[in-house]
Amino acid sequence: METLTAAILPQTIRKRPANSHKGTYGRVVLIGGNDNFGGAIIMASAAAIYSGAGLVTTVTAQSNQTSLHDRVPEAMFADITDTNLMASLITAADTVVIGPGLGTTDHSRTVLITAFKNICPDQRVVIDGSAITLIATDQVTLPKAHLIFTPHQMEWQRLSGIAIADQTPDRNRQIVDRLPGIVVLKSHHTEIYTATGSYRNPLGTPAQATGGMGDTLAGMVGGFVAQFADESQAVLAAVYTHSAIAEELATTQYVVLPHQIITEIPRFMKTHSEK
Ligand SMILES: NC(=O)C1=CN([C@@H]2O[C@H](COP(=O)(O)OP(=O)(O)OC[C@H]3O[C@@H](n4cnc5c(N)ncnc54)[C@H](OP(=O)(O)O)[C@@H]3O)[C@@H](O)[C@H]2O)[C@@H](O)CC1
Ligand SMILES: Nc1ncnc2c1ncn2[C@@H]1O[C@H](COP(=O)(O)OP(=O)(O)O)[C@@H](O)[C@H]1O
Ligand SMILES: [Mg+2]
Repeated sequence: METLTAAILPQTIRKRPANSHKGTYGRVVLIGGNDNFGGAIIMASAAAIYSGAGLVTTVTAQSNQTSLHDRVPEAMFADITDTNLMASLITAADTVVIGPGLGTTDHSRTVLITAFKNICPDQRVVIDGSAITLIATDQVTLPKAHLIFTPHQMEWQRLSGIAIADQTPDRNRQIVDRLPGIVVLKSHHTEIYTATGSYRNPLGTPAQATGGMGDTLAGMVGGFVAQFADESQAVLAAVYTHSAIAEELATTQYVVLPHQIITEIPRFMKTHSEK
């Protein structure tokens, strides 16, 4: 297993060409956030926007619209019960992030199945939180696309069948090789399994152990893969950036909140981008 270093950042975070516009930096659609878990999809959406995604639309419960726009007016809103609108937004997207705060009700499952039916093979799809749990428990058919799964250890146990205590790199790799996508296995030492390599994130701090931290990472991964050509590198750089910012903040803070990481992303990316 290879240990990630800061070298991944300038290799991935490219200089923005002068002759570019918002469309150059990706259309991201984020789907999730029921009446109880609105914060999850709001944090994911903010993370995608602050990571530099060009155009972001959030498909969530109507009850979250005002809070979403209060936190991130840059995001467009679509009502998660309007399945025709969701389908057309997915068709127009480059990248889809699905699962933060989606929940596991019958309606959540219907949204997931409808979303997957509208995914195209060239799209990048980040699958997080409730979406992973639904796939594991309800045998949902995965779309043919560039898939990136971001489970925590319990979600990985549900998806892979490997008990948390038995989640060794060799056993994880056996299951990843049967899954059609990259796996970001989150823990206090997050591991990333791509088609060709296995990587360990050396960064991270217990100051990060707070609700919404993974939702924020899912949005960052969405923002990075929407902009940067090499998908595996983009995932690695997003994971590294998330923890590196947290470590910086944790030098003076007992706990690091997801929204504080989000606020720091543009400055961190500027500091560590291609020179
Ligand atoms: N503000 C919001 O809107 C928020 C909304 N959220 C949304 O809620 C939805 C459900 O997601 P979820 O992660 O909260 O619940 P679930 O999938 O049942 O996992 C928890 C179980 O797994 C266990 N566990 C073991 N190892 C673990 C590990 N390394 N990391 C984490 N857990 C670990 C853990 O063990 P325990 O804590 O009991 O020791 C517990 O038994 C999802 O859509 C998410 O996006 C949240 O993001 C919060 C903020
Ligand atoms: N002790 C820790 N050390 C380092 N990173 C941690 C620690 N605890 C949690 N994290 C990070 O926080 C995030 C938690 O993700 P997740 O459990 O999905 O959160 P949520 O669903 O509440 O947003 C992951 O990126 C994980 O690596
Ligand atoms: Mg999570």
